[in-house]
Amino acid sequence: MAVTESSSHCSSSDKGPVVPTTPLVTFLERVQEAALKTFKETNFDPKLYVDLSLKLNFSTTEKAFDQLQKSANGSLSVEGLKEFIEKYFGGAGSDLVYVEPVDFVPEPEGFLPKVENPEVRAWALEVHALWKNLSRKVSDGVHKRPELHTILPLPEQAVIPGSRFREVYYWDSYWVISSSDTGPVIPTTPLVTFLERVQEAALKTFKETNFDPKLYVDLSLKLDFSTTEKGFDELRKSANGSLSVEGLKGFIEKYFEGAGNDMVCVEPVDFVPEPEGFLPKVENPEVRAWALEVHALWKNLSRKVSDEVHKRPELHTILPLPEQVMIPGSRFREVYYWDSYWVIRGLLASKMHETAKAIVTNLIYLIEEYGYVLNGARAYYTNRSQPPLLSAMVHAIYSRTGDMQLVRKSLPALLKEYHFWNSGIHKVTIQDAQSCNHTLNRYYAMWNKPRPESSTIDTKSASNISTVSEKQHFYREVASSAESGWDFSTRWMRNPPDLTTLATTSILPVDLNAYILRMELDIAFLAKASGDNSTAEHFVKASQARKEAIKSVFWNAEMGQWLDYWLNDSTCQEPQTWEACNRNQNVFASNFIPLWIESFHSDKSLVKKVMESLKKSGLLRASGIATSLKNSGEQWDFPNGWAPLQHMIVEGLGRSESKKARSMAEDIAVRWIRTNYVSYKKTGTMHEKYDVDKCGEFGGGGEYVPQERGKAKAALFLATSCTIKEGFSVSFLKELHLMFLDR
Ligand SMILES: OC[C@H]1O[C@H](O[C@H]2O[C@H](CO)[C@@H](O)[C@H](O)[C@H]2O)[C@H](O)[C@@H](O)[C@@H]1O
Repeated sequence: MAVTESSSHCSSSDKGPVVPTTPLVTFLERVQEAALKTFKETNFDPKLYVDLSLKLNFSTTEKAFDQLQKSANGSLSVEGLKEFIEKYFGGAGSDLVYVEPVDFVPEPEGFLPKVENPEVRAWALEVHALWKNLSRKVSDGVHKRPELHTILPLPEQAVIPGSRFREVYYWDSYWVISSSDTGPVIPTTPLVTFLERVQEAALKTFKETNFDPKLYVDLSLKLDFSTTEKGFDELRKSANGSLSVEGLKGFIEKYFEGAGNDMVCVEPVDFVPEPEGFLPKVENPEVRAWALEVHALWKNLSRKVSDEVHKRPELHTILPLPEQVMIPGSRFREVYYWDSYWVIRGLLASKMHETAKAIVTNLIYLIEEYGYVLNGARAYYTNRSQPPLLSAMVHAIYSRTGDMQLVRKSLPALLKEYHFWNSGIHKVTIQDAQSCNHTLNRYYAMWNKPRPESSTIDTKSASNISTVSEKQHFYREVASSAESGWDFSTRWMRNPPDLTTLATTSILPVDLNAYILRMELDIAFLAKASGDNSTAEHFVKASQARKEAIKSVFWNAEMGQWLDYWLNDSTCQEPQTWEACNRNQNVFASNFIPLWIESFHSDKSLVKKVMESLKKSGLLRASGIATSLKNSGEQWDFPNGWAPLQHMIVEGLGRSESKKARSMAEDIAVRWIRTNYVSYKKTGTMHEKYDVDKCGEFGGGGEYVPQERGKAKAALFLATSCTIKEGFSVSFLKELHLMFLDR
C-alpha cells in the first residue's frame, strides 16, 4: 500500500499522551539555556535553574529577562546574567525550609536492639541523626503563592534525598519511610483537601449528632477555588477551629451547591414500566407487583453528570463520567465499582441493556484515565480500587446481548486492569510446602492519610496512636479495607474488635483471588470470542496457575473452606514461605466465595464438601448467610447479611450439577428474599444489609446510619432479587428452582 503524506504523518513514532508543563517551567528552561551559553560547561547543572523560585511575579520576571541584552547565539554577559538571577530569583532550595522532624529523638526507644557492637551502634546513631539534615517542609511562601515556584505545595513535612535533589522523590520515599508504613501515595486534589477542612470545621461547629462527613467532600463550588478558600479563611474561628453555626451555614450557602447537585436525574433511555418478557416465571400477582415496584426504582437511581461538571470539572469532586449512571442511593451519590456488577445483573433482568452498557463504558473511562477502576467516581477515591468485577460485567452483558463491539472496546481496558492488580504492591509471591511459587493478590490502597470522605472519623480512630508513621500505617490499612468492599470487618483485624489493629495489607484474601481468577477466565472467554486466540491461551494458562495457587494456599480440606492467609512480612519483596499456622481459621462468608467460580462449582465432590461445611459453619441463619460469626458492631460482621455475598454463594450452588447443592441454593434464596420482602412491606424500601437473625429487619453497625425510608440503596438488591428472581415463601420453591436455571 502506498504511504500517503498524511498517513505517514499520522503513523509518527510517538503516539502517546503529553501532559503540558507550566509556563514557569518553560521560562526557566530558557534561563537554563542562556546560563549554559553564558557560564559555559564547567560544573554546569541544568537542574539548578528549573529549581529557582521567582521573587516577583511571572510576567515582570519574564519581561526583564527578555529585555536583557543577548548576543546572536543567546548568551549574555556573565555579570548581567548573575545580577538578573540575584535580583529576580530566590536561590534553589529556598522553597523548602529546614524543620526538625516532629518525632526525632537522638536514640529512639527500641532502636535496632540487635545492633550491640558499640562501633556499629555509634555509626547507626550517626546515620539516624542524618534525618535532621534531610528533613524539610514547603515554605509558607510556596503555600501562599504556589505560582512563583516549581516545588509543589506538599501539605506535610518531607524528607529529601539531599544534594542537588531538593524535593521529594517517589520510589526513594519507600526506603525513607519507616517500616511501619510502606507503599505509594497518590496525592488528592487541593479541592478535596480544602473540603476536608470545611468538614472538620463543620464537625466542631455543628457537633456530632447526625454528622455525615461525606456530605462536605461532596459539595460543589459556586465560585472559583481561591475565592472560596479565601472566603473560608476569613471566617472568624474560635481557638479550637469552630465557627458560629449561623456563620458556617451562611458560608456554605453562599459558596457551595448542595451535595448531589453535580448529578442530574434522568429517566433511563430503556426503562419501561413492564418490560416484555420480564420475569416470566413469576406468576403470583403479589410477588409480581413487588418485582415491578422494585424494577421502577431504577428511575430513582438513574443520573447523569451535570453539564456544569463537564464545563468546569475543577469545581467538583464528582468525576466527569461520559454516560448515564446508576448510583447506590442515599448518601452514596456516585458510581461504585463492585456495586455496578449487581446493578448490571439487575438491569439485564429488567431488559435495560443500553443502560447496562453505559455503565461499562463509564468504568472503561476510569481505566483509561487512572489505569484501574476507582472505588467510586469521586476525586477522593483515586487512591484505591474495589473488588474487580468489570470482566464479569462485560461477560454478563455479552452473554445476554451478543454485543461483540462491547467486547472489543472492553478488552484493552480489561488487560490494563489485569496489569494493575498483577503488578507492584498488589502482587505477592508465596512458596508452598512443595517449594512451588504461586502469585496471588492482596488489597493495598495508595494512601496513608484519613479517607477524605470520613476524615473526621479516621482522625478520631487514630487519636490514640502515638507516632506519625504508625498513624500513616493505620490510615493505609483503613483505606485498604475500603478497597476490599468490606469496610469494616473483624476479618481484617489482628486483634478484633480493635479497629486500630486493621492489617488488610498483610492478608491474602480468598475472595479477591477468586475474582481475579474469574477475570482470567472471562478475559480468556472474551478474547476467544473476539478471535484473539493468543490472548485467550495466555489467560487460560494464567487461570490454571491461579486455580492451583488457590488450592495450595487457601484450601483447607478439614474445614471444607478456603481460608484467608496472613502474610509474615507485608513488604512482600521476597517470596514468602507458606505456613499452615498463617491460615485464618475464622469463619467468614468470603470463605465460600470461590464456589461462584466455574472452576470450583463444576467439581461435584468439592461442592459436596463445601456444602456440608457451610451447613455446619454457623453462617446459615433464618434469613440468609451471615457475613461472619463475630458481632463486632462493624457492618461487615454478624448479624449482617449482604446481598452480594448471598448472591455469589447462591449462584455458585445453583449452577452446580449436584441436585442437593441446587436445593440448598433455593433454600438460601428463599430465606433472603423473604426478609427483603417483609422489610420492603414495612419500610417501603430495599436495604443494603439485613439482620439475618430477624426476618424483615435491616442491618446496622459501622460508620454510617442506614438509609431513611424511601431513600434506597436499592440497585444492588434489585439486582440480587432479580438475579435469583423474586419469591418469598416456600410455596415458590419450584418456581425459584426453574428461575435459577433460566439465565
Ligand atoms: O462511608 C465511607 C465508605 O463507604 C463506601 O463503602 C460502603 O458502600 C459502598 C457503596 O455502596 C460499598 O461498595 C461498600 O462495600 C460499603 O462498605 C465506600 O466504598 C468506602 O470506600 C468508603 O470509605
